[in-house]
Amino acid sequence: MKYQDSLQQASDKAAQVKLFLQRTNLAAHPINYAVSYEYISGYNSELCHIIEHKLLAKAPLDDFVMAELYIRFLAPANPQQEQLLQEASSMVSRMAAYSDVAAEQLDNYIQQLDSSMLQIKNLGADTPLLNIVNQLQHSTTEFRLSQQQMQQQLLLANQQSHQLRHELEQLKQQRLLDPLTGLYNRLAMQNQLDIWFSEQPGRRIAAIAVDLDHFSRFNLEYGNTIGDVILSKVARKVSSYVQNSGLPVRSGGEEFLILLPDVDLRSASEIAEQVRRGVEKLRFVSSRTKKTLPKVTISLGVSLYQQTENWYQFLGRTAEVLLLAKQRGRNQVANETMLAT
Ligand SMILES: Nc1nc2c(ncn2[C@@H]2O[C@H](COP(=O)(O)OP(=O)(O)OP(=O)(O)O)[C@@H](O)[C@H]2O)c(=O)[nH]1
Repeated sequence: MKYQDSLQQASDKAAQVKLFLQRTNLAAHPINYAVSYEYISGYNSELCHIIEHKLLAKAPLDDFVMAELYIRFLAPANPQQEQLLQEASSMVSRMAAYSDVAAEQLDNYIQQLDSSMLQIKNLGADTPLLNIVNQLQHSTTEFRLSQQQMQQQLLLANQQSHQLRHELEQLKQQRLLDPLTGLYNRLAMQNQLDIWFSEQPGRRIAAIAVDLDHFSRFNLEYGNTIGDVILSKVARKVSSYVQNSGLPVRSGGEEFLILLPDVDLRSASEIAEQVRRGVEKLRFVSSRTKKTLPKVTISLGVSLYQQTENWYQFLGRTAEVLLLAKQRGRNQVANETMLAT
């Protein structure tokens, strides 16, 4: 069980959660409640850090942000789910392998039986023996029929288990993708960073943090549905620049992250500038009113991984560089060398 609070502790926290929700103007629905409870409990330092950072920066804590925090820290962080998926996947693999072997063995056995029966008949035995042989042949035919049926069932089970395995693979893949934009999610990013860092500890990795400018105004003026469309089109544009070379991630509500292995700061900054220009050129037309919507721009922060830091510190530093691009007037690229100046 995740929470082991006593009745008293839980009701104290519930009172604090209520105050927190009131202060941040959030509805007390289950998702907001769960994230707030987790925050008040202080168990998850990363979640607390994000919320406090937003509160300090007076950035809005709205349903989108809370849903994102929920998905990121509460929903997928369920090791039982992951374990179940792994177990189901390996069970299906074992079943598929077993039914392959069983089908082959059955086939061999039936062939062997057929040829032995033929040999006995060809020996030209006397009547009582022939009767026994005929009886045996009759039973063998019946047995073969039933075995053939079973073999078909095995074949079917085999096909089904292959299909199931395929679906499980898809499910595993889906868990790594953000449903709105199709980009990778933070879980995929974490997995990939772990792989990169463990395979080659000194590997050069650049990160580009991308954030839409004044997106809250856009949402306010045109509504969240159009906001969603804009978000997914910008995401597609962003990922089109790095599809083969890097990992495009939806790291937060209207924030993306591009991870580029084996790239220096200069090349990463050039890529960031290309992405910025590409997004700036996008044109959006409202399908309802046919009116052209205002230009969407992005700010970007670029940094290189330093061996002394962990990936969380690395991404934190990249976020600081992004903030600099915002402070310098938005719709531009900043890189880590500008941080000190
Ligand atoms: N439509 C839509 N909006 C989202 C989504 N995720 C986050 N947002 C919105 O993105 C906005 C981000 O607002 P802010 O963090 O204030 O940033 P901003 O308005 O873009 O301003 P700057 O980043 O400072 O340029 C909030 O209004 C969120 O509700 C989403 O999935 N869909």
